[in-house]
Amino acid sequence: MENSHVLVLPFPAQGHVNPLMHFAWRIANLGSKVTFVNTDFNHKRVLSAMAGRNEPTGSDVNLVSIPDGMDPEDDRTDIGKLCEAMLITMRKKFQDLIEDINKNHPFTCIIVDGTMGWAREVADKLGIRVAMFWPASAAIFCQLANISNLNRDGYIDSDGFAIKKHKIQISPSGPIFDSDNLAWKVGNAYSQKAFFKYIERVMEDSQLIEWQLCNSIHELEAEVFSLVPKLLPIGPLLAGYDTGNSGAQFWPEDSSCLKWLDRQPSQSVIYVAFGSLTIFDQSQLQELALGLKLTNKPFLWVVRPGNSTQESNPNEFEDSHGKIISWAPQQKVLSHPAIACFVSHCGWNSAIEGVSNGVPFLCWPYFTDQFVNKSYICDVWKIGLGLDKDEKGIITKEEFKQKVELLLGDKITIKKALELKQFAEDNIREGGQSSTNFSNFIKWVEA
Ligand SMILES: O=c1ccn([C@@H]2O[C@H](COP(=O)(O)OP(=O)(O)O[C@H]3O[C@H](CO)[C@@H](O)[C@H](O)[C@H]3O)[C@@H](O)[C@H]2O)c(=O)[nH]1
Repeated sequence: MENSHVLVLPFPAQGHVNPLMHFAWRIANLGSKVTFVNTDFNHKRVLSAMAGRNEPTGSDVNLVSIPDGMDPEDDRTDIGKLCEAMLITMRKKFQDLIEDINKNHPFTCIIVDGTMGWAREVADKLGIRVAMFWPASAAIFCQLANISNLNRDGYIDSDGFAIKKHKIQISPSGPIFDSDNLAWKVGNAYSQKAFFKYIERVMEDSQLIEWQLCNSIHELEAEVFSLVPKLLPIGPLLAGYDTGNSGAQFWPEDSSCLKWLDRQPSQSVIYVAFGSLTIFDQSQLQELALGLKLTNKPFLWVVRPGNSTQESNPNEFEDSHGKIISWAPQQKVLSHPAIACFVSHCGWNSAIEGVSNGVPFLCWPYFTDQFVNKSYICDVWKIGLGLDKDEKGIITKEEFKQKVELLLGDKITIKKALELKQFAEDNIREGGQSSTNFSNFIKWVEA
């Protein structure tokens, strides 16, 4: 790999930058040079969160950035607007960047996030080979690859809005899609339509790419993989695997929670974290705080800056049993023996990380693919329970307490979670399916 130079382009969101960074490190550790392209906005966050972290480097991942097309003060959680801006601006900036670096260090290949499929055209134009990485489930890849069929069969209109409410199951025992909660359902109607149009556009490109890799595990989605045979799992891609490096966080990790976990009894702590984009009503956060108190168990809760519709002081939720932090070293937390369960929004990375550590889930999906991931966790893998809203749309403290007790008393679910952990370990071991797919990909990079 010494003479290779790989460029990696993630979608500008934490749940995409993290797995692509783990992928980048795995390639770099084999001796290749890697250039990792963030947006200017995220580049600054990553560098500032990295400052002060004392982690092994030793490999060559060069961090660079280009503008995303939004103004500095624009709201980047408005995914529809972000996508529109990227399509207008990023292609040209991306091409300029490649041409500039290519002069001195020619690229062997480009790995593009599947949701940045437009980059394929740039790579083709410059005569550079391209591979696609999908950071979510194979099931969601399948859903997005079938947008035209969903439209033809009358589930959605040409702007992606649901026409009829229907449960769709793409394989006999696969996860359930609700036509009213498809992966492009974000924000207001404008944003949703913009995101849908963007997804339609990038999926056309992504599907044309020959190498299609994803952060999944064959056994978790075997039926769905048979529907999209070109898509190959190389997961779980984890921080610390090979590298000991925790990736590219947007917020500084608060590692003090690891010492706190050391002081808690084995399998006693409820870990609560909702990824990088979930936003709650203040009243729902307060209800969750009451629910945690009611369980009478220790808890570690990530209340991210911007986690709530109102500015609040997370310390108001603190309780003598619990610890509140603004960003966790999540993978280290999930592998800690004190963790009993994971209250999660069911982002795909959180799902894969929970599975890889044998942790059972309480599911609280917020948007996009998270409803399908919840269906995997609860209906297909059977390693978790869903939290149900009441008639006012609230998950009450009583519901929370009851589900925690049900989950932690359910030996079958806990055993099943440990079985899936074994699949994850077997896959990344030499000779495992994910490991073999990764090695074959590396041979292609080297060819
Ligand atoms: O305190 C925290 C919370 C999260 N994380 C990490 O942040 C990532 C979060 O990713 P994910 O769980 O997938 O959630 P989102 O940030 O919400 O990810 C977006 O991207 C995912 C991949 O496409 C989708 O599945 C999600 O629905 C979408 O919201 C994971 O690697 C976590 O380990 C931390 O390190 N510390």
